[in-house]
Amino acid sequence: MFRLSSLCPFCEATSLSKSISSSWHTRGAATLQQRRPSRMVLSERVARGPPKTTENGKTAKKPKSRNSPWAGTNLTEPPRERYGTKRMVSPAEQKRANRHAKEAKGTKQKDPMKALKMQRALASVSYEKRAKVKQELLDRNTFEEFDLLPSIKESACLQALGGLVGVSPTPIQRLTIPALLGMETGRRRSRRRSAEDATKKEEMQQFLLAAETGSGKTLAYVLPIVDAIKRAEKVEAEQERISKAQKEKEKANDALSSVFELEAPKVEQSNPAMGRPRAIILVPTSELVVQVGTVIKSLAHTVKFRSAMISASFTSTVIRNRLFSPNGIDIVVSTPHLLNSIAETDPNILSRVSHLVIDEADSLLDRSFSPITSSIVDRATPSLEQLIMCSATIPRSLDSYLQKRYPDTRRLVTPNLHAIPRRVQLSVVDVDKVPYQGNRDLACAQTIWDIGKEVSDAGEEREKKIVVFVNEREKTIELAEYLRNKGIEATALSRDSDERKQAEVLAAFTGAAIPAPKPKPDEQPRRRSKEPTSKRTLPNIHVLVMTDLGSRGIDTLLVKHVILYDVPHTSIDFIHRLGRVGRMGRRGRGVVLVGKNDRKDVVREVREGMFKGQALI
Ligand SMILES: Nc1ncnc2c1ncn2[C@@H]1O[C@H](COP(=O)(O)OP(=O)(O)OP(=O)(O)O)[C@@H](O)[C@H]1O
Repeated sequence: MFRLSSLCPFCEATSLSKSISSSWHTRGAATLQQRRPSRMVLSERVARGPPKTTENGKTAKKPKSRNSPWAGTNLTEPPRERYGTKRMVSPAEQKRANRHAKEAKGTKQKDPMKALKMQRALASVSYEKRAKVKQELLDRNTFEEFDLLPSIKESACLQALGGLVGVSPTPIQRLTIPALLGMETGRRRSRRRSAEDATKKEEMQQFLLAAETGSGKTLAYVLPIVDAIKRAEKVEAEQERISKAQKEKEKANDALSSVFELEAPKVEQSNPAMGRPRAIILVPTSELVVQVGTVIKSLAHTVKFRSAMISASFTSTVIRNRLFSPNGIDIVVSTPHLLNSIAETDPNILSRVSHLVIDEADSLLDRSFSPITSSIVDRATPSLEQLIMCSATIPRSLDSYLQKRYPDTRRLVTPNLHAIPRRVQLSVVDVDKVPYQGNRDLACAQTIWDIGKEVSDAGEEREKKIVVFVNEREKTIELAEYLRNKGIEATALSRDSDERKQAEVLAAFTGAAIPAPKPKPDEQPRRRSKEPTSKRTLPNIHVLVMTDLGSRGIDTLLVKHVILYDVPHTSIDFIHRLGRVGRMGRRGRGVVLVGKNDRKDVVREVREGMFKGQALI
């Protein structure tokens, strides 16, 4: 207890240390002396203030502080009435309250896909049509039900699907294989009636195969094409046998009539299949050439046919040798630019094509690719029997292109088109919040570290692959460098990257045994990435930073996590990028980083759509 007697009540100075010089000071002290006892002691409850009493004379309880841990507990009356003041309501709370009030009144709720509709990116497919297709697919459960050659059915399961047991066709395969084989219409059977009929040119059929990402579209078109090639081969062999017999007969007759004439020297006839494939598959990138080419090659182990993959990543000698092999060629997988430039110098390359596939048609028929792709289609049209376009999305631009150029296209669309499967979860990280404060790179690095921690906590030994998508090509290298400085093993992949490096890195993410070219003898073995400069390193995580280049078609089966560093421009990009996980029934996780300038409403609608298993608009 502090004794006030030693303090001056006005200036709080001790009476010992301060000399009382002013008369006013002395007078004031004297007046106090008269009013109060000389030794004044403070009351014990001086700090608490005067006791409050209620109307009935009882002492009122002091209200609990709003910041105390017990604030709001044991209240006997609602706080608003108790304090007599109006509670502050946040704008979000006000908005919620208004919405509830509207709902209660029965007013119509806001369109749940308004922001996506504004983008007008995807063509719509009615739910009625989807339900009808679902019903149709129910009774096509095995590959046995398809009118494919037995060797092809066997090869599909043993080679193309790596010996999977009890494998059944996927929805797009159930839908497409019978259609391309002409099983429903009987067109195929009538076409096969006789060898003589084979010379007649039938009208070109056009198909659009549209199914969700990772749903087995490649095999859906490859199996019927290989089947068509084998059957055509058989018919041609029969034709050749007939014409040979006829020639022998004519020769025998000629021999009788011209016994004294000299025999003409034999001219070595070149193989008509040399440099003239029967089927061409166009894909947008060199990586996809290798991926699709590998699937086709795997079938050729049992079913004998010749295929070649050509792209800018092979030398001109390799390309020439593959295309103009004396044994001939049946299927060519290529990028449109390369094939078009070959066709300009050697138009014969497209003179025997009966099947032309435009894979990733949404890219290959967009404004930048379409002139080249269309020129190839036009050159091949005279011999073309089937034009097959294949895509995971039907953008409005593709929809109108088809309506204008190929109005008779038969659309084979699966019930889940444009829906991101529910087995893929999408979470959102706000880069403007603490601790990132707008630092997107940091948010990305932290998200990867969090995933890494989860993995190590779960005791998983295998290396985890994470794909990070950015919108700008320049950002890939910069971000990969940043991540490496944060102790994360990261590789950038863009069109500027070295072809060989791309193939190696992608092989690590797809799990495919893509044959990477051997290093030259004088070359030092290359490191996968730079040594991280940070002391802390994240083990067992490998990150691939890329642009949309990698989001199309690459079968990243080993990837379980995708980070969308930038919010994709359209729902189409959302579908393709998130489509790198959750392939063929697997689970996956996506994380999207959003900042103040991003379309949060679009992200919210995509998340809602995914949660409900709805098709994006
Ligand atoms: N019937 C099947 N059963 C099981 N797995 C299959 C079947 N058909 C294909 N697959 C596998 O599914 C994976 C994805 O196939 P594919 O690459 O053809 O998908 P996609 O639909 O073309 O994907 P994207 O739209 O991304 O290009 C491949 O690894 C393939 O081996």
